[in-house]
Amino acid sequence: MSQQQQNTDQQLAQLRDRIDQIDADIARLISQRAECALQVAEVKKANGEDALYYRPEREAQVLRRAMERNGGPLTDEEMARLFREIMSACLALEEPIKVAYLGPEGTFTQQAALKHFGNSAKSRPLAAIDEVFREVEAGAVNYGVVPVENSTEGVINHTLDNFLTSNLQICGEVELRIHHHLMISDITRPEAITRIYSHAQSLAQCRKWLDSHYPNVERVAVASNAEAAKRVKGEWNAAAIAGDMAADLYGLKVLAEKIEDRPDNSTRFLIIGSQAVPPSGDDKTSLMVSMRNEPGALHDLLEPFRRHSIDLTRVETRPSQSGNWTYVFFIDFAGHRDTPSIAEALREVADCASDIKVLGSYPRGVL
Ligand SMILES: C=C(O[C@@H]1C=C(C(=O)O)C=C[C@H]1O)C(=O)O
Repeated sequence: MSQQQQNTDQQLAQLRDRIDQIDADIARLISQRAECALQVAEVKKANGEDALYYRPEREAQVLRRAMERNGGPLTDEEMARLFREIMSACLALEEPIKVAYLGPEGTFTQQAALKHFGNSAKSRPLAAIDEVFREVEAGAVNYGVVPVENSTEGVINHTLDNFLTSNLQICGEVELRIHHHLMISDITRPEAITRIYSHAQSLAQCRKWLDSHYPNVERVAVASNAEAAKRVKGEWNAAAIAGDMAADLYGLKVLAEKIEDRPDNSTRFLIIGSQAVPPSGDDKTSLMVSMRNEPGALHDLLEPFRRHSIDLTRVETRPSQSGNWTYVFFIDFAGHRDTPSIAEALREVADCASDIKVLGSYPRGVL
């Protein structure tokens, strides 16, 4: 063995020893952290707070702090993701959290649920957005995850419409970069593709790419991307557009990567539950308001926000479902409902609205 080789081996052996020591320290500290979480559970139980093991505002603060104190070389996001998993495991010791999401398995909504709650949550796919609302309302699960808007395709009306009749609260939000891939099964002949399956939203998000690469191929809208991936399993002339999770789950081969028309394509998801979330220090509030149908109504509605310098992040209009040509506004803004100036603005809006419902104040998405 050359001298140089011996030096290299020695250096590597030393570094690996050091890593082993650090791992032992990390493991010991994680166990200590888990012990603390168990004690927190005891204290909560003693106070009868047993329904509130999961604290969205506290988790957001822990993740933000992990990012703030990070000095590299890992990115802030990587550091926060690691803490996300540690917290998820600690919380599962207190009580494994049950989460329903818009399925089936392999959808972006599942990915969003895992991103928000970590891998120790028990997640369950449901077939429709309404079912997710119903399961949370019935108490069969603690939380639900549903998509609410996409940066390319706009709002998901079905989710907003559910709030018209539901009393659930928004407890959190999570944003996901959406990358679509064209995928095929092992029996698909790439040159013989005549049909491409995907969810209508995904087909729309890849429209230009499809127009230039597969102009004459039939585009078939199915219930979900995961359903599309499942279908191509047995078809030699079909491909699917879906995400990484679906490709893994159904063992498909990716033929073309990241085919979404806009590179910043992302979807925002809501966490729905029944608890009101205290302030985390960086929060958003969602509001549903219906107005009398007369001139100046929208102006009157928005005026208090301007006067109190509240930053509106979104305004959507939906038919109210309770009479023709009456509308409901969905408004998102920065800040928490417990902040005095916001509470005052909400009172002023209530004075001119025919109906107002605060859908929730919740931590701004961290990851
Ligand atoms: C430990 C707590 O309970 C849960 C676990 C957390 C954690 O592991 O850091 C944070 C918030 C809660 O979801 C707590 O309330 O502080």
